[in-house]
This record gives sequence, structure tokens and C-alpha cells, in this order.
Amino acid sequence: MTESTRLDAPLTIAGRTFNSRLLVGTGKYRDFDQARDAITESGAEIVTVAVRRSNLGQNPDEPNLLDIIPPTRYTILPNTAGCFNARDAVRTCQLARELLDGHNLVKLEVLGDEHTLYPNVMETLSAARTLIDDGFDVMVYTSDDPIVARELESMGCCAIMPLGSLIGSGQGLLNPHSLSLIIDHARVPVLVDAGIGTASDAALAMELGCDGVLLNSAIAHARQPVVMARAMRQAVEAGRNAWLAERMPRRTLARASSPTEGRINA
Ligand SMILES: CC(=O)[C@@H](O)[C@H](O)COP(=O)(O)O
Repeated sequence: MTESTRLDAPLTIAGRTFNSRLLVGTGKYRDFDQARDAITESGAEIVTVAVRRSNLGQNPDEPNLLDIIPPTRYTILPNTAGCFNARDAVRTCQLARELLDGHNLVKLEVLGDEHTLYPNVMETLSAARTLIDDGFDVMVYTSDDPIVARELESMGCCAIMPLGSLIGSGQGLLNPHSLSLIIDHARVPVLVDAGIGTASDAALAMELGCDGVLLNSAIAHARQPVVMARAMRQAVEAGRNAWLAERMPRRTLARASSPTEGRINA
């Protein structure tokens, strides 16, 4: 057992445990083969699927996304991408539960507008309440507002997923301070979801103390998605280890790296 595995515990979400802290999406790939190869290389165990945009068996004559991410191997995380109000999001989760034989772990996202894809927190709060009452385990995409995050946690969401920046923007973490406020007070896992552009963004999220990272565009839109998937896996592991190791203090002045004791004074 290595030092870091002794220090670390698996990621636990709604009673399920995972060794990988990288969650990936399935959209925007050139084709199913590329998606499968990148997802495999990422080492992700949780893979999110947009129920309204993917064939999970609703259309028996078309390729089924689950053929490349079999539920026997992956935890499928149905998401409500494309929903702009609570009612549509709740219906989408209920459809996913039917298609996936009673699977009740979902990623809720209720968006404010097409332009920003920013979460509509009022509709998100309303949908989360309905879904939790209906027996779902809700991982929730939200803004980086710590008060909203606290509300979502206290109503029973099993993971809080604040954005790093706008979905698909690749701008990285625009407000690390707000993310830290959420992380420092949450008692459920906090995962940055959206806006990751490259490996250092994912590492930074983990160094802040996030429990995981969910991303899609940074891998799917890299020129070499499989290579970027590997980089993301390594970045999440490196960031997690750096957080576990607890970084050295920042100092304003230099301190010599070589030993000063026993020095021969000329
Ligand atoms: C895949 C998913 O669930 C989305 O929330 C989103 O696509 C992730 O954001 P990026 O594509 O910016 O990584």
C-alpha cells in the first residue's frame, strides 16, 4: 500500500464508493469509438449521460450509448442537460429511472438560458426538493454561491457540484475563493462541474480540496482526446495527492534550500 492510499479514502456518494475522483461526460466526441477510448483512458467510474440527447434504449433502431459504457462496468449518471425548468428536469430523471431499471442516482442541472447555460438556482432548488421527495439521490449542478450550496445540502442533495466557469467555456476556475467557501463548509462531497479547460484546472480544483471533478469538453474537444483523458486522470490524482500532502506555507522571503548547518565559513 502506498503512502497516499493509506492517507486517502475512496470517494463516497450516496453510499456508493469509487476509487476514481474524475467523472466524465459522453457528449461532443467524433463518434462512439473515440468516446469509448477516451472514457476508458480517463479511468472514470462514473459517466454522465444527457438523457434528452442520448439513446439509452428509447430508440431501439439506433446505436445505444450504453453499449460503450455498460452499466455493469460504470456507474451511469443520467443528467438533465437541456432542461430549463424544474418540471422538465423532474420528468427527465423519472424517464431515466425507467430506462435504467430503477437507478436513482442522478445529476440535476436546470439551466437559466441558452447563452450562458448558467444554472437557474430557483428552479434547481425546486427540482431538487421534488426529486429527493421522490426517492432520488441528487448530485446537483449549481452556481458557486456558498449560500445556495448550503441550502441544497440541507435539503438532502448527496453531492454539490458548483461550476468552475461556464459549461463548455474551458475557462478553468474563475472563482477559487467561492469554491473554497463551499468546500470548507460542506459535509457532502463537492465536485467542480463545468468549465475545466486543461489538466492544471483539474489539479487546482483538487488542490483546493474538492472531492472530485466532472468534465466533458476539455477531453472531447482536445485535439487528442485520449491523451487529454490520460492527462486529466493524472491531474486529478496529482491534485488529490497534493491536497492530502498539505502544501508548504507560502513565504514572502527566500529560504535557502540547501542545508545551513555544518556550513564551512570562509
Ligand atoms: C457533461 C455535463 O454533465 C455538463 O455539466 C458539462 O458538459 C460539463 O462541463 P464541461 O463540458 O465544461 O466540462
